Amino acid sequence: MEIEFQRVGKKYESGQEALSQVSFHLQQGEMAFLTGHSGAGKSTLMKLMMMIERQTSGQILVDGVDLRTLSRRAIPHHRRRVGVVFQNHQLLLDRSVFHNVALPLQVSGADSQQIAKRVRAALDKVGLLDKEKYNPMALSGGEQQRVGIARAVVNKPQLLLADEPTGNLDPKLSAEIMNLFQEFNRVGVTVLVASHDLALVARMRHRVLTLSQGRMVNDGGFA
Ligand SMILES: Nc1ncnc2c1ncn2[C@@H]1O[C@H](COP(=O)(O)OP(=O)(O)OP(=O)(O)O)[C@@H](O)[C@H]1O
Repeated sequence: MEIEFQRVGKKYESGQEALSQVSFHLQQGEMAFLTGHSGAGKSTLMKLMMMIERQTSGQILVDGVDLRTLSRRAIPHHRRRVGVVFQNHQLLLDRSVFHNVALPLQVSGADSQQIAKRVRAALDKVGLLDKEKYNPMALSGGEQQRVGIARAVVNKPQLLLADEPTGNLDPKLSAEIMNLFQEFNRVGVTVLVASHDLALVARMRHRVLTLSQGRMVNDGGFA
């Protein structure tokens, strides 16, 4: 998926200006990091990409299409093309690993055979095939985060967004999670990872976008 922001602004109804004049272009198949202090606008930028929030100025083009021109019916389709990973992984603790990963497929109405096949393929990619029957509470923090990643990729998204995906993990586990994102990127998925771990971001040697108080202050160089 190709993403282009053209002088995008987002002012919340509270009057808070979360993003201002943000422009950048993510090529199809590119991987980049998004850094910036707490409150700089990283989550807001990702919410605009998922159409959870709407920009108040500027244009967002996805594969050349202005998101504002999408009909209400086209929004679920757009969201299925975007996989999202959160820091607190938001797993359902009363369901097995399998069922957590299956959720996005059930929402989109796939049949159970198809679901089982896709869920196992996703769990295999994150190295958790043997844990499908476990309750997420019985897994380590790193494993829980990998379940969150499997759930994000089970729909085979063309864009993978991760908001502070390594926030609670130690450096070794963080590096493993980043390597997983890199593997998805290698097979053609566009990947954007928000992280304030500058040391980790620098080691990954990808493009770095930096937000400061809602403005894009750096684009391109390594952190
Ligand atoms: N729903 C909302 N209503 C009003 N203001 C909001 C809302 N969401 C975010 N903001 C404000 O917009 C600004 C940017 O927030 P955002 O969550 O995008 O930053 P962030 O870089 O992701 O920060 P963090 O790393 O702490 O998550 C902040 O000042 C925040 O308080």
